[in-house]
Amino acid sequence: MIYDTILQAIGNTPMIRLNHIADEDSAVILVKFEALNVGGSIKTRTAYNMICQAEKEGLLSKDSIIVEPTSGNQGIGLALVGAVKGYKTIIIMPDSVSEERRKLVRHYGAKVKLVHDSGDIGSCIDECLQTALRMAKENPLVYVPQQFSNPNNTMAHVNHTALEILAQVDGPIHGFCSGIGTGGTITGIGKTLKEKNPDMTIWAVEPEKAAILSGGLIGTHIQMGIGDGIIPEILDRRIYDDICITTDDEALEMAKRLAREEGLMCGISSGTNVVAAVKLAKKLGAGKTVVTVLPDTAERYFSTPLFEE
Ligand SMILES: Cc1ncc(COP(=O)(O)O)c(C=O)c1O
Repeated sequence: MIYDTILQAIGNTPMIRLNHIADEDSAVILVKFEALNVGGSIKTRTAYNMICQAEKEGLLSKDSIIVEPTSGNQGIGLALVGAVKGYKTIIIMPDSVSEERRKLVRHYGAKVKLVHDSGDIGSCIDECLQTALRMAKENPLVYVPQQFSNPNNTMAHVNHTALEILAQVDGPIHGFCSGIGTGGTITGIGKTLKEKNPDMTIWAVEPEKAAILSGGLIGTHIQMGIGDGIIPEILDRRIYDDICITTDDEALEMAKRLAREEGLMCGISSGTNVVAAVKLAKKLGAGKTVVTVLPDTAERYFSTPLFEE
Protein backbone atom coordinates (compact mmCIF):
# COMPACT_ATOMS: atom_id res chain seq x y z
CA MET A 1 0.00 0.00 0.00
CA ILE A 2 1.27 3.49 -0.84
CA TYR A 3 0.23 6.42 1.36
CA ASP A 4 -0.37 9.79 -0.30
CA THR A 5 1.29 11.49 2.67
CA ILE A 6 2.76 10.43 6.01
CA LEU A 7 -0.47 11.66 7.66
CA GLN A 8 -2.33 8.60 6.37
CA ALA A 9 0.08 6.42 8.34
CA ILE A 10 -0.91 7.92 11.71
CA GLY A 11 -2.24 5.39 14.24
CA ASN A 12 -2.58 1.61 14.17
CA THR A 13 0.24 1.23 16.68
CA PRO A 14 0.97 -2.22 18.15
CA MET A 15 -0.40 -3.53 21.45
CA ILE A 16 2.24 -5.46 23.36
CA ARG A 17 2.05 -7.74 26.41
CA LEU A 18 4.58 -7.07 29.18
CA ASN A 19 6.36 -10.32 29.99
CA HIS A 20 8.82 -9.43 32.75
CA ILE A 21 7.37 -6.48 34.58
CA ALA A 22 4.00 -7.77 35.82
CA ASP A 23 3.87 -10.36 38.64
CA GLU A 24 2.49 -13.82 37.87
CA ASP A 25 -0.39 -13.43 40.32
CA SER A 26 -1.38 -10.11 38.71
CA ALA A 27 -3.50 -9.18 35.73
CA VAL A 28 -1.89 -9.24 32.29
CA ILE A 29 -0.59 -5.79 31.29
CA LEU A 30 -0.94 -4.72 27.64
CA VAL A 31 0.70 -1.52 26.39
CA LYS A 32 -0.15 0.49 23.29
CA PHE A 33 3.25 1.44 21.94
CA GLU A 34 2.86 5.00 20.64
CA ALA A 35 6.62 5.41 20.22
CA LEU A 36 5.99 3.74 16.86
CA ASN A 37 3.39 6.30 15.85
CA VAL A 38 4.19 8.82 13.12
CA GLY A 39 6.11 11.65 14.83
CA GLY A 40 7.11 9.35 17.70
CA SER A 41 4.17 10.04 20.00
CA ILE A 42 0.46 9.68 20.66
CA LYS A 43 0.06 13.41 20.12
CA THR A 44 0.37 13.22 16.33
CA ARG A 45 -3.12 11.70 16.44
CA THR A 46 -4.56 14.70 18.29
CA ALA A 47 -2.65 17.28 16.24
CA TYR A 48 -3.98 15.73 13.03
CA ASN A 49 -7.57 15.52 14.28
CA MET A 50 -7.62 19.09 15.65
CA ILE A 51 -6.26 20.51 12.39
CA CYS A 52 -8.55 18.41 10.14
CA GLN A 53 -11.61 19.44 12.17
CA ALA A 54 -10.55 23.11 12.13
CA GLU A 55 -10.27 22.87 8.33
CA LYS A 56 -13.76 21.33 8.15
CA GLU A 57 -15.14 24.13 10.34
CA GLY A 58 -13.57 26.76 8.05
CA LEU A 59 -11.23 28.05 10.78
CA LEU A 60 -8.12 27.73 8.61
CA SER A 61 -7.07 29.24 5.29
CA LYS A 62 -3.91 28.52 3.31
CA ASP A 63 -2.18 31.50 4.97
CA SER A 64 -3.13 30.49 8.51
CA ILE A 65 -0.47 30.32 11.21
CA ILE A 66 -0.89 27.56 13.78
CA VAL A 67 0.23 28.75 17.22
CA GLU A 68 0.06 26.38 20.20
CA PRO A 69 1.28 26.45 23.80
CA THR A 70 2.57 22.97 24.70
CA SER A 71 5.05 21.19 26.92
CA GLY A 72 6.30 19.22 23.93
CA ASN A 73 4.79 16.38 21.98
CA GLN A 74 1.71 18.27 20.83
CA GLY A 75 4.08 20.84 19.37
CA ILE A 76 6.02 18.18 17.51
CA GLY A 77 2.74 16.72 16.19
CA LEU A 78 1.45 20.11 15.04
CA ALA A 79 4.79 21.01 13.45
CA LEU A 80 4.64 17.73 11.50
CA VAL A 81 1.02 18.21 10.40
CA GLY A 82 1.75 21.87 9.56
CA ALA A 83 4.74 20.82 7.45
CA VAL A 84 2.71 18.34 5.38
CA LYS A 85 -0.31 20.61 4.99
CA GLY A 86 1.76 23.75 4.36
CA TYR A 87 0.80 25.84 7.40
CA LYS A 88 3.32 28.03 9.21
CA THR A 89 3.55 26.79 12.79
CA ILE A 90 4.79 28.49 15.96
CA ILE A 91 5.11 26.45 19.17
CA ILE A 92 5.29 28.16 22.56
CA MET A 93 7.05 26.01 25.17
CA PRO A 94 8.34 26.22 28.74
CA ASP A 95 12.14 26.34 28.70
CA SER A 96 12.16 23.35 31.08
CA VAL A 97 11.13 20.83 28.40
CA SER A 98 13.88 18.70 26.90
CA GLU A 99 16.11 20.24 24.26
CA GLU A 100 15.27 17.40 21.86
CA ARG A 101 11.64 18.56 21.75
CA ARG A 102 12.65 22.07 20.67
CA LYS A 103 15.03 20.69 18.06
CA LEU A 104 12.41 18.33 16.63
CA VAL A 105 9.85 21.15 16.32
CA ARG A 106 12.43 23.27 14.49
CA HIS A 107 13.44 20.31 12.33
CA TYR A 108 9.87 20.11 10.99
CA GLY A 109 10.30 23.76 9.97
CA ALA A 110 8.23 25.32 12.78
CA LYS A 111 9.35 28.16 15.04
CA VAL A 112 9.83 27.79 18.80
CA LYS A 113 9.14 30.52 21.35
CA LEU A 114 10.38 29.76 24.88
CA VAL A 115 8.80 30.94 28.13
CA HIS A 116 10.87 30.75 31.32
CA ASP A 117 9.76 28.12 33.84
CA SER A 118 10.74 29.43 37.25
CA GLY A 119 9.62 26.27 39.06
CA ASP A 120 5.84 26.50 38.74
CA ILE A 121 4.96 24.63 35.57
CA GLY A 122 1.25 25.56 35.89
CA SER A 123 1.84 29.31 35.67
CA CYS A 124 4.44 28.79 32.94
CA ILE A 125 1.96 26.81 30.78
CA ASP A 126 -0.63 29.52 31.44
CA GLU A 127 1.84 32.18 30.32
CA CYS A 128 2.47 30.18 27.13
CA LEU A 129 -1.31 30.11 26.52
CA GLN A 130 -1.72 33.84 27.20
CA THR A 131 1.11 34.56 24.73
CA ALA A 132 -0.64 32.44 22.06
CA LEU A 133 -3.99 34.14 22.68
CA ARG A 134 -2.34 37.58 22.47
CA MET A 135 -0.84 36.60 19.12
CA ALA A 136 -4.29 35.49 17.89
CA LYS A 137 -5.78 38.82 18.96
CA GLU A 138 -3.09 40.76 17.12
CA ASN A 139 -3.16 38.67 13.93
CA PRO A 140 -6.40 37.20 12.50
CA LEU A 141 -4.37 34.61 10.56
CA VAL A 142 -3.30 32.97 13.83
CA TYR A 143 -5.21 29.82 14.80
CA VAL A 144 -4.68 28.39 18.28
CA PRO A 145 -5.94 24.76 18.52
CA GLN A 146 -5.92 24.94 22.35
CA GLN A 147 -5.37 21.27 23.09
CA PHE A 148 -6.38 21.73 26.75
CA SER A 149 -9.92 22.78 25.81
CA ASN A 150 -10.40 21.42 22.26
CA PRO A 151 -12.85 18.47 22.21
CA ASN A 152 -11.27 17.27 18.94
CA ASN A 153 -8.23 16.33 21.02
CA THR A 154 -10.39 13.86 22.98
CA MET A 155 -12.23 12.73 19.84
CA ALA A 156 -8.98 11.51 18.25
CA HIS A 157 -8.89 8.92 21.05
CA VAL A 158 -12.63 8.16 21.01
CA ASN A 159 -12.65 7.54 17.26
CA HIS A 160 -9.22 6.02 16.79
CA THR A 161 -6.99 5.03 19.73
CA ALA A 162 -9.80 3.45 21.76
CA LEU A 163 -11.30 1.61 18.78
CA GLU A 164 -7.87 0.25 17.89
CA ILE A 165 -7.48 -1.01 21.48
CA LEU A 166 -10.88 -2.73 21.41
CA ALA A 167 -10.04 -4.36 18.08
CA GLN A 168 -6.62 -5.51 19.33
CA VAL A 169 -7.62 -6.98 22.70
CA ASP A 170 -9.53 -10.28 22.77
CA GLY A 171 -11.92 -10.43 25.70
CA PRO A 172 -12.81 -7.82 28.29
CA ILE A 173 -10.51 -5.02 29.47
CA HIS A 174 -10.75 -4.78 33.26
CA GLY A 175 -8.41 -1.88 33.93
CA PHE A 176 -6.98 1.19 32.21
CA CYS A 177 -4.70 3.89 33.55
CA SER A 178 -3.10 7.02 32.13
CA GLY A 179 -1.26 10.12 33.19
CA ILE A 180 -2.90 13.44 32.39
CA GLY A 181 -1.52 16.26 30.30
CA THR A 182 -4.59 17.62 28.55
CA GLY A 183 -6.69 14.70 29.76
CA GLY A 184 -7.57 13.80 26.15
CA THR A 185 -6.11 10.31 26.39
CA ILE A 186 -7.78 9.24 29.63
CA THR A 187 -11.11 10.89 28.77
CA GLY A 188 -11.28 9.61 25.18
CA ILE A 189 -10.00 6.08 25.72
CA GLY A 190 -11.60 5.77 29.16
CA LYS A 191 -15.06 6.77 27.91
CA THR A 192 -15.04 4.27 25.05
CA LEU A 193 -13.61 1.38 27.09
CA LYS A 194 -16.06 2.01 29.95
CA GLU A 195 -19.00 2.03 27.56
CA LYS A 196 -17.92 -1.47 26.52
CA ASN A 197 -17.29 -2.68 30.08
CA PRO A 198 -18.94 -0.41 32.69
CA ASP A 199 -17.49 -2.53 35.53
CA MET A 200 -13.89 -1.79 34.60
CA THR A 201 -11.53 0.29 36.77
CA ILE A 202 -9.84 3.43 35.45
CA TRP A 203 -7.01 5.14 37.29
CA ALA A 204 -5.72 8.65 36.66
CA VAL A 205 -1.98 8.91 37.29
CA GLU A 206 -0.28 12.01 38.70
CA PRO A 207 3.35 12.93 39.37
CA GLU A 208 3.96 13.33 43.10
CA LYS A 209 5.13 16.91 42.57
CA ALA A 210 2.15 17.95 40.45
CA ALA A 211 -0.70 16.01 42.03
CA ILE A 212 -3.26 18.73 41.44
CA LEU A 213 -6.26 16.36 41.20
CA SER A 214 -5.30 14.99 44.61
CA GLY A 215 -4.99 18.51 46.05
CA GLY A 216 -1.19 18.44 46.14
CA LEU A 217 1.28 21.27 45.64
CA ILE A 218 2.67 22.03 42.18
CA GLY A 219 6.40 22.02 41.68
CA THR A 220 8.81 20.91 38.99
CA HIS A 221 9.06 17.25 38.01
CA ILE A 222 10.56 15.20 35.20
CA GLN A 223 7.49 13.25 34.03
CA MET A 224 7.23 15.43 30.92
CA GLY A 225 3.90 15.66 29.12
CA ILE A 226 1.79 15.09 32.23
CA GLY A 227 1.24 17.02 35.46
CA ASP A 228 1.21 20.48 33.91
CA GLY A 229 -0.19 21.98 37.10
CA ILE A 230 -3.64 22.76 35.71
CA ILE A 231 -6.95 20.92 35.65
CA PRO A 232 -7.64 20.79 31.90
CA GLU A 233 -11.06 21.73 30.58
CA ILE A 234 -11.42 18.57 28.48
CA LEU A 235 -10.59 16.22 31.36
CA ASP A 236 -13.77 14.42 32.43
CA ARG A 237 -13.13 13.89 36.14
CA ARG A 238 -15.99 11.36 36.31
CA ILE A 239 -14.08 9.00 34.03
CA TYR A 240 -11.57 7.73 36.60
CA ASP A 241 -12.31 5.70 39.71
CA ASP A 242 -9.14 6.49 41.58
CA ILE A 243 -5.86 8.39 41.38
CA CYS A 244 -2.42 6.80 41.57
CA ILE A 245 0.56 9.01 42.44
CA THR A 246 4.01 8.22 41.06
CA THR A 247 7.38 9.66 42.01
CA ASP A 248 9.99 10.78 39.48
CA ASP A 249 12.28 7.94 40.61
CA GLU A 250 9.59 5.29 40.13
CA ALA A 251 8.72 6.60 36.64
CA LEU A 252 12.36 6.82 35.61
CA GLU A 253 13.25 3.37 36.90
CA MET A 254 10.24 1.84 35.12
CA ALA A 255 11.01 3.60 31.81
CA LYS A 256 14.53 2.14 32.03
CA ARG A 257 13.18 -1.35 32.84
CA LEU A 258 10.80 -1.16 29.86
CA ALA A 259 13.81 -0.69 27.57
CA ARG A 260 16.04 -3.23 29.28
CA GLU A 261 13.53 -5.99 30.01
CA GLU A 262 10.89 -5.55 27.31
CA GLY A 263 12.82 -3.77 24.52
CA LEU A 264 10.39 -0.86 24.66
CA MET A 265 12.20 2.45 24.06
CA CYS A 266 9.77 4.86 25.64
CA GLY A 267 9.66 8.17 27.48
CA ILE A 268 9.39 8.91 31.19
CA SER A 269 5.58 9.25 31.29
CA SER A 270 5.41 5.72 29.83
CA GLY A 271 7.24 4.67 32.99
CA THR A 272 4.64 6.60 35.00
CA ASN A 273 1.78 4.76 33.30
CA VAL A 274 3.35 1.34 33.78
CA VAL A 275 4.13 1.98 37.49
CA ALA A 276 0.38 2.56 37.91
CA ALA A 277 -0.52 -0.37 35.64
CA VAL A 278 1.56 -2.74 37.80
CA LYS A 279 -0.29 -1.58 40.92
CA LEU A 280 -3.67 -1.83 39.19
CA ALA A 281 -2.80 -5.29 37.83
CA LYS A 282 -1.91 -6.45 41.34
CA LYS A 283 -5.18 -5.09 42.70
CA LEU A 284 -7.32 -6.73 39.98
CA GLY A 285 -5.44 -10.04 40.16
CA ALA A 286 -4.69 -12.95 37.81
CA GLY A 287 -7.02 -13.63 34.90
CA LYS A 288 -7.77 -9.94 34.33
CA THR A 289 -6.43 -7.54 31.68
CA VAL A 290 -5.02 -4.06 32.24
CA VAL A 291 -4.25 -1.68 29.37
CA THR A 292 -2.15 1.45 29.31
CA VAL A 293 -0.38 3.58 26.71
CA LEU A 294 3.31 4.30 26.23
CA PRO A 295 2.85 7.86 24.89
CA ASP A 296 6.22 8.52 23.26
CA THR A 297 9.71 7.37 22.27
CA ALA A 298 12.78 7.48 24.53
CA GLU A 299 14.69 9.18 21.76
CA ARG A 300 13.50 12.63 22.80
CA TYR A 301 15.01 12.24 26.27
CA PHE A 302 18.75 11.93 25.57
CA SER A 303 19.46 15.11 27.56
CA THR A 304 17.34 14.03 30.56
CA PRO A 305 17.96 11.72 33.54
CA LEU A 306 16.47 8.84 31.49
CA PHE A 307 19.84 8.48 29.77
CA GLU A 308 22.04 9.08 32.82
CA GLU A 309 23.95 6.00 33.92
C1 LIG B 1 4.96 12.16 26.84
C2 LIG B 1 3.50 12.40 27.13
N1 LIG B 1 2.87 11.60 27.98
C3 LIG B 1 1.58 11.78 28.29
C4 LIG B 1 0.83 12.81 27.75
C5 LIG B 1 -0.58 13.03 28.19
O1 LIG B 1 -1.55 12.94 27.23
P1 LIG B 1 -2.89 13.78 27.29
O2 LIG B 1 -2.55 15.17 26.85
O3 LIG B 1 -3.80 13.12 26.33
O4 LIG B 1 -3.41 13.78 28.68
C6 LIG B 1 1.46 13.65 26.85
C7 LIG B 1 0.74 14.76 26.27
O5 LIG B 1 1.30 15.64 25.64
C8 LIG B 1 2.83 13.45 26.53
O6 LIG B 1 3.47 14.26 25.69
